Amino acid sequence: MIELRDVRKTYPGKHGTEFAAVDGVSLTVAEGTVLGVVGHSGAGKSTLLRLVNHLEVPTAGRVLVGGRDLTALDERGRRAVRRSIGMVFQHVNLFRSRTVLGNVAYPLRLAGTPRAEARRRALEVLRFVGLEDRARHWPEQLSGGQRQRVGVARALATSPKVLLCDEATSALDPQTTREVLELLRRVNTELGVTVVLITHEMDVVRFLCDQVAVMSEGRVVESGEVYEVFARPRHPVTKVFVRSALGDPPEGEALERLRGRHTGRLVTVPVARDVPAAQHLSRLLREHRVDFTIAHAGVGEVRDAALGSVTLELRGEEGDVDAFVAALDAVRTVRATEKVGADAR
Ligand SMILES: Nc1ncnc2c1ncn2[C@@H]1O[C@H](COP(=O)(O)OP(=O)(O)OP(=O)(O)O)[C@@H](O)[C@H]1O
Repeated sequence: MIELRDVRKTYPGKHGTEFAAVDGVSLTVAEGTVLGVVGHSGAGKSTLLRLVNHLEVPTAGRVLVGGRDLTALDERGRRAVRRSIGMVFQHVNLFRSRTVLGNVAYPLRLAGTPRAEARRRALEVLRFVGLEDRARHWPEQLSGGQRQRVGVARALATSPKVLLCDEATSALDPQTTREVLELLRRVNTELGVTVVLITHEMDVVRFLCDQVAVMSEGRVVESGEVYEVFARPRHPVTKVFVRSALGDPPEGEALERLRGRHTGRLVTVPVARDVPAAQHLSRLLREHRVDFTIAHAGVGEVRDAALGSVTLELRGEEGDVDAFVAALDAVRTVRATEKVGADAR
């Protein structure tokens, strides 16, 4: 649905130099998927998003949406492609002088849709976002979350195939964020719209996205399926973001603190969909007559599977505990084995 080929966007920098806000990005977003773009402030995320609908003209490279090359089209052709792309912003900017219905119908009127048809469609999308009963209200009568949902309705009015979201939930409280994320999920699953969203919250990515691309200094430094990237982050920037969502298994000082509180042997067991240790845990504990208390747990849901680790304090006869640890070790992957070596004593 979206393809960026070696896209670059430069701005004039200091002393006649050029500054690349987006520096050679190639990216493919398959139809019907949700891509999250994460990165620190200034990494180039917004510029990248604006390149997709040609609000920014690339300095070099190609941008294709639905197979059509925006960089090669004339203005008329580009307008047609842009109509298939909706956009949602952090701050919704509704017209204060128009009702909710008028705001949602506006892009349709702009595209030449007759008034009655525009109204009908506007009501339809308002129903989809759960705000049909607010059609006659003024924007200032709405809560922040409702305004954002009107923003989504407005973006959907022209039946886009792609929805671009620039920090759509950053200004919202956790409960409202959740509602908007659930709405975006429905936009994707029920309407089949391809979604690209920018965020610096990994919680948004793990809830909503299929794919994630991590940006740093204008480049995509890591990308892939969300669970994979969370389970095995490679780039330092990715590691920082993943840690912010799932926390770290206790190491260093944190592990020492745990050891101060727990006199028994500690093992950290990874919990991941492709690591069998957690599934074997209860059987091995039973078989080796080892008991435990949970010393620490950092497990979260990524997409539909659990990911993280639990640290157990083991209790039992020393020989039994040794045999249990050896057996646990044997059912682990390489990654997990490292963890046992590092944390057990
Ligand atoms: N129109 C412009 N002219 C000059 N520099 C720009 C322009 N737009 C963006 N930049 C610069 O390009 C870099 C990337 O900006 P961009 O807004 O894409 O980053 P971002 O990752 O979205 O950051 P944030 O999370 O803070 O929004 C920044 O250093 C920014 O100052």
